[in-house]
Amino acid sequence: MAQSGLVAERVRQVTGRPVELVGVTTRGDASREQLTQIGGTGVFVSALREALAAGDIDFAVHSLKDLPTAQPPELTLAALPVRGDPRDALIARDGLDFERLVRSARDTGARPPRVGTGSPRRTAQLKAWARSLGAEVETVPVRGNIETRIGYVRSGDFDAIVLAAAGLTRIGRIDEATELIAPDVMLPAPGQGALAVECAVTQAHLTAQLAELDDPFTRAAVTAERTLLAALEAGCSAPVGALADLLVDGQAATELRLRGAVGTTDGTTLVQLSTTGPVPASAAEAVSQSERLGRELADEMLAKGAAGLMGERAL
Ligand SMILES: NCc1[nH]cc(CCC(=O)O)c1CC(=O)O
Repeated sequence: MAQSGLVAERVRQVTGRPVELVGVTTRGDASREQLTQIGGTGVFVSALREALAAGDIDFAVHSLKDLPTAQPPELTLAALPVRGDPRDALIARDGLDFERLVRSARDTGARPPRVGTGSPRRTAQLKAWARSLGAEVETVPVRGNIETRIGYVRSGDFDAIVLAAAGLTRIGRIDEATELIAPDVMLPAPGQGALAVECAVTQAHLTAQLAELDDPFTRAAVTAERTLLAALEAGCSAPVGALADLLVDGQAATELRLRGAVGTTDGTTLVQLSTTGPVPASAAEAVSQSERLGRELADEMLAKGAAGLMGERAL
């Protein structure tokens, strides 16, 4: 509702049209089961698409990272607005960052810290990170909205939780993050921090109006990330991280970089690779260039054994 409200405000500004928020509860919201258990993709998406198909709503606002990579032909992502912070955030007890959290447990001989996350991607990278520090971490599945999750740290049930920084920012609680995790140690989910505004392809006028909210660079970056995900044939709950960004020399962008990671959820193996391509010269070129970059990196990752690592995901 918070992120839809932000998009609604922008649509009002751009179109001058009034926008009414319609709440839709998805299976991902209603179920307390682990997302890896519910299975399939689109648990936060299907109910919204059904509301579009039924004509109950004119457009839908999704978190892009929840959208399956295959796009239904009757719907279009009319706008991908300027992306928020793509990083993951740690909220740990006593204001600690991850390094202090795992090292202090190790040095005092205490049990490894308990970190709440049900995401295979976060689990794989957190465990690999702890190992690289010569320490250990225990991950514990967690569900519930952001307030519920933060509550588990306040109550002492968990030593920390990991959440998307963008989600915390949208509900005004980013100040509670004790560390914004560097993508070098944890690549976000493909598309993390970006929103997608979706409507029916038949609504040409609305599509054109919503397109005013589109940010071409965001579209280029998330296209590279989602092409990588699709080419690895991984689902939204796979242990795959990806982030596209611009490499900058002084003021000028020199290259578009795409990083990808896939690992095992025990943290013993992590393949992180990176590739670069030219900075897209135009919005028209950007999407096909990004698709090429995503496929290229997927081929390199598969050559390094990525498929075998994802096969481990018998969750
Ligand atoms: N999996 C649920 C989900 N989908 C999008 C976000 C965060 C907001 C975003 O990435 O835009 C979250 C929660 C989280 O990962 O902390």
